[in-house]
Amino acid sequence: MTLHLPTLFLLDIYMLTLLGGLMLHAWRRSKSEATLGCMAGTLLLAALGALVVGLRGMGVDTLSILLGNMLLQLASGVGWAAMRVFVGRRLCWPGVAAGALLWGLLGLWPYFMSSVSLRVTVSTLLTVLYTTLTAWELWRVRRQLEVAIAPALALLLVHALFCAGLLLVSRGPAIERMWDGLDHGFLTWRLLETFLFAISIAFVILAMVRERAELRYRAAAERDPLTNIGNRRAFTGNAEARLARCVAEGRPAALLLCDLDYFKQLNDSHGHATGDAALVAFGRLLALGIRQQDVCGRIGGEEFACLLPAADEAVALQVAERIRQACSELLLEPEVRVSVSIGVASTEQAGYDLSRLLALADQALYRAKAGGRDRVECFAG
Ligand SMILES: Nc1nc2c(ncn2[C@@H]2O[C@H](COP(=O)(O)OP(=O)(O)OP(=O)(O)O)[C@@H](O)[C@H]2O)c(=O)[nH]1
Repeated sequence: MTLHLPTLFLLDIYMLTLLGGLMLHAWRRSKSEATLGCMAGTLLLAALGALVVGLRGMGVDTLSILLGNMLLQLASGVGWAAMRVFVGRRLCWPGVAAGALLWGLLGLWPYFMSSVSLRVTVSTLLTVLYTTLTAWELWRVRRQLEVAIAPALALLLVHALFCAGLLLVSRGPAIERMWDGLDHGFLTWRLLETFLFAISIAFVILAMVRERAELRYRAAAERDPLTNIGNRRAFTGNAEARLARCVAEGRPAALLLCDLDYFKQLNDSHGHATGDAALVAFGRLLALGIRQQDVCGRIGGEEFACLLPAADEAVALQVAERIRQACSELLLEPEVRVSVSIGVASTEQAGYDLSRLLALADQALYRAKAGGRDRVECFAG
């Protein structure tokens, strides 16, 4: 295939600059995402490198070969850095600059500067190395990452394989002749592939960063920042889903409504910090004391709820009593303790409607408070 090389260079430079600008803009809007900043750096460096390499034949050949390729290698290094930042690893500046520095050193060797095929081989091998390293960064944390990484991995691997394969099939005289206008095959394919790869990887990385940010915002919106357990919204959503499953499986469920006793008094006499410590300690106690399929959350100031799927009233009373006992053993400060009253309701009386379960558990809680607090009561219909 023969395409007009200057046009391809222009297309690549235009696309890399445009994508780099878009990344820069995205990074400015969400400064916490350093991956976007690195990606902007990669794309803009690659655009500049392509521009300088494209100046070849305009009387600045040595500068074009040396500086252009150093910029392209630096772009690959920064691309690797972008992925390290994404997966939470520290930047490795010597590694980022190694390709560019190697190229600068080789440029001092006259034979290297006079051999097109040697230069193309070194440049391609460095590109393959950086691309493989970038893919490896993703692969090694594939189980920890919560976003889809398959598209990025596939793109990186195809890019590495394509560059290596192209080098293998166009070795020797074909490469030596490519700048003389006799054989453009290698360069044409490289520029075309760079064009497609740059567009694809930029969008895939942008999508990964966005997906992860969205997941984090969603998780934060459903978490109580003080106790780090689910808030009312999360509790309601998860509890309704669990109740629906209990209906489908024909199993009962029970709800515990827990309210710390004399909490206003605790705040007033020991300060809000102690009150907060009591909430944190009780939240942890609850989260550690329930089974994996149970759902708990802080649904109000000092009010917590816990849905126990597949538990009848008798089991729920046992769990509630265990929680009450553990709470009474919490020592917030020397001599400062807190107790909890718990109301229990089960689907046997309330059916599978969450708001009805909460209402009946609230009545039971009222009885526990009225009965002297630090006790468990179940709804007595
Ligand atoms: N420290 C702290 N206090 C809170 C928080 N949220 C709510 N509170 C306080 O919790 C207290 C709840 O007081 P009440 O509803 O009167 O209940 P109580 O004092 O526990 O009385 P009983 O429930 O009847 O035993 C209020 O003083 C709220 O200001 C919080 O996040 N941190």
